[in-house]
Amino acid sequence: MKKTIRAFAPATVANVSCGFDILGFAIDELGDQVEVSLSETPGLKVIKIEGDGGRLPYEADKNTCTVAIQAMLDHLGYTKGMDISLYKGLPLGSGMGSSAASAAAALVAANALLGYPFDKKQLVNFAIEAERIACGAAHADNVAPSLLGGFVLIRDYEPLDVIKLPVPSGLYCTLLHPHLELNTSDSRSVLRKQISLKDSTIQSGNIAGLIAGLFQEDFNLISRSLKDVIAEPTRALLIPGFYELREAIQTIGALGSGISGSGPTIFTLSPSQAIAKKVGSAGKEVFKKIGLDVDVYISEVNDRGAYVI
Ligand SMILES: Nc1ncnc2c1ncn2[C@@H]1O[C@H](COP(=O)(O)OP(=O)(O)OP(=O)(O)O)[C@@H](O)[C@H]1O
Ligand SMILES: N[C@@H](CCO)C(=O)O
Repeated sequence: MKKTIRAFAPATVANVSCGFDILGFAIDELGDQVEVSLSETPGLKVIKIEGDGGRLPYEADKNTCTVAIQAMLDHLGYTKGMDISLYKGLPLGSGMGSSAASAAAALVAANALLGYPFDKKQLVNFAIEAERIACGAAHADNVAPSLLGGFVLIRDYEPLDVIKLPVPSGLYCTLLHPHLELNTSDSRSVLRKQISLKDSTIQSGNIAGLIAGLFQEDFNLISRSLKDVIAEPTRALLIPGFYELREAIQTIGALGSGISGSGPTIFTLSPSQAIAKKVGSAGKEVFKKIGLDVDVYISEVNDRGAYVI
């Protein structure tokens, strides 16, 4: 019988406000599944895609599943073939790391099929090649947390230096996904190419504060640090309801909110599940007023990452 391995990889929140391209965390339950089996025919072949409304490419050099696996096989010098089936659980262009979850699940399944030549941290090197074809930039702040789980810092890209951070207990995330699509490549194109020394100082202080807050389980420090002066000022203009939501949740007790990845999903961190739920209800009202449907997800930070099912 043909050996088949299926893996799951979770949705992720990239940037986490002050960590543009260098910080992300994983979400529970929501994600993509990928099944990989060895084939007699050489080359990688996407044989099935479900849950994408017929929108994703079957070409091996365009689908993030196959691009990621190919990067791994090239590294190994492996020339045999594999068949890949993708079961999409994540909406495209959502800001929840859809292209990344496919790549991470594909890599975890293929790596298991080959007898685990790599650990999950090493797989990040291959997964970023998939992000390069999905949005034109080999950013790792979705693929690294999707693979490893928890909060993950990308200290450097050349070479990749990926560091797993602690997850404070009791921390909850609310994701509000308004029914809009934003391609990461488009939301990267609106970014300023240069930032001032002042903004660089503010952003560095906040990312350092956020990381210290995670280590110290200091919710107040996390809250003070959830600020983004680099991407948010231009990207928020692409997301109706962004500032209205922030205002609506001001007195609820949440730690802070920001754009999840490149949007349009908005994430909020809260110090309890009860507050995270209140944020969800307030968010529904905000989007109802502006006439947009919204999906609400409430989750702890997923510390496990991608796994074989
Ligand atoms: N397996 C895949 N899953 C999702 N998108 C894919 C996949 N393979 C290729 N793509 C392409 O990647 C693009 C979607 O990537 P994009 O980065 O815009 O969305 P996203 O991953 O949901 O965004 P974000 O990273 O902000 O969460 C689409 O053009 C899509 O065709
Ligand atoms: N760091 C990336 C994440 C995309 O999800 C960006 O902000 O463009």
